[in-house]
Amino acid sequence: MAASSKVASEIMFATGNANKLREVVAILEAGHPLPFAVKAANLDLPELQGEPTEIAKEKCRLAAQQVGGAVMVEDTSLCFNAMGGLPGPYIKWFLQKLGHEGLNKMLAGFEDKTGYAQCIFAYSPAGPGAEPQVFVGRTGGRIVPARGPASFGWDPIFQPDGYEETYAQLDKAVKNTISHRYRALDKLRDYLLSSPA
Ligand SMILES: O=P(O)(O)OP(=O)(O)OP(=O)(O)OC[C@H]1O[C@@H](n2cnc3c(O)ncnc32)[C@H](O)[C@@H]1O
Ligand SMILES: [Mg+2]
Repeated sequence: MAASSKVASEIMFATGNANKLREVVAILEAGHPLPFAVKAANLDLPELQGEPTEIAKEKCRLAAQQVGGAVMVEDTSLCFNAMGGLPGPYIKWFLQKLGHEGLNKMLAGFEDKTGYAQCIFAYSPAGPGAEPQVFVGRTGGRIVPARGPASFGWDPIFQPDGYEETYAQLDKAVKNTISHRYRALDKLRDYLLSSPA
């Protein structure tokens, strides 16, 4: 069957984060071949406030205005269960101001160190007025004192359920098969491959 009309031949992935881009490319390359090419647009998108799905949608609308054509963005949260899901979408600022140690200290007064990493992709097809579609991926785990290389955000303090290593200590190929990003991207891929015209 021919590719559906919702599937663009080229999708711009708008992000200012080179690590995200690297993982997205690796995840897509490890999966089935896709009928479209993902190209990077290095944009400095605003850090919005609100519910994570609304943030992703609005981020996508803003990116679409700048890029034109089919566009996807993602917004990542790190959520502490003891704190009702905070810092959530505000993790970027918390990480920047407090560092790994400070994030651990935030949970010092709580027994519960569990949390989850959440990635929300938003995709907007080419053409005016299209409502962005969102795809949520979550990986549960716990917040731990930093272990492993500090090369990507909060990876050293997030230990996914079922593993003794933090995201930072895990082989990249392993992270990319269990991560919040992998799970969200998998849903977006299914949508792009299967949605009717
Ligand atoms: O341009 P965008 O795509 O928004 O890139 P960003 O770096 O601003 O990213 P977010 O707004 O989604 O903020 C998420 C924060 O979490 C970090 N982060 C995102 N994904 C991560 C991952 O898989 N592991 C560790 N840290 C991650 C990222 O570096 C930010 O500090
Ligand atoms: Mg951002």
